[in-house]
Amino acid sequence: MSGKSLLLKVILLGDGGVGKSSLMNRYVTNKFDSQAFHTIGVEFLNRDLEVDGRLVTLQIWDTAGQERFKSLRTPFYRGADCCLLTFSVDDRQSFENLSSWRKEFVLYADVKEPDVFPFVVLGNKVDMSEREVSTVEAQAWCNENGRYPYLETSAKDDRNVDGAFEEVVRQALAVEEQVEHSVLGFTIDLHSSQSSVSSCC
Ligand SMILES: Nc1nc2c(ncn2[C@@H]2O[C@H](COP(=O)(O)OP(=O)(O)OP(=O)(O)O)[C@@H](O)[C@H]2O)c(=O)[nH]1
Ligand SMILES: [Mg+2]
Repeated sequence: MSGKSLLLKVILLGDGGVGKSSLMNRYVTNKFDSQAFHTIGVEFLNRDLEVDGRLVTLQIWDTAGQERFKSLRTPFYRGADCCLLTFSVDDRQSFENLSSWRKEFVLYADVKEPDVFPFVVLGNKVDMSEREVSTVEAQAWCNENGRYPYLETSAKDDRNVDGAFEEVVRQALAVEEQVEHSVLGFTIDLHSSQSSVSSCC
């Protein structure tokens, strides 16, 4: 395992009621509340984990999905390393709204290169028997819109919740490593700059 812990900020977005708070609470505290209240504004929780030998502190920002809280959530998008676009498989409208969630994130997080930003899509509530969105359809949307990883979860049954957040870390780390490589690849020729300095005094 390599040394220092890396802080990664992840934002959970999606319609009110899709289960964002339930996913965060399941992941961090391993609890589920069947009568959860709507979130007002934002809340965040941290969890340390190790992925592929790297120590990471995942800072999960859970936002209010209801439209009336838009101005309370958008100031917190900046600086995110990954964005989780969440819908509920028993709510077709929440799936159809994924594009507008992505648009809102790109705008308020001021993402310079949306095509390479790591989004991960979650279809939550797979424990529900009445589905309105199939796995195939959700997968197709992800492929067509940026080849985003797609995971199906249940905060209620604790299905794939750890896997979803581990995927978030992998995606964010992949971008982080690309940045590290491009910084290392940018070498400065000290010798030539020194040789061009003329002695003056
Ligand atoms: N069956 C089932 N119910 C779930 C699941 N996840 C959340 N719920 C329920 O769905 C309701 C809404 O969950 P929340 O986690 O509050 O949803 P949210 O996305 O945070 O909603 P906002 O805070 O309004 O944006 C609650 O009654 C939860 O108990 C799940 O995986 N399966
Ligand atoms: Mg909530």
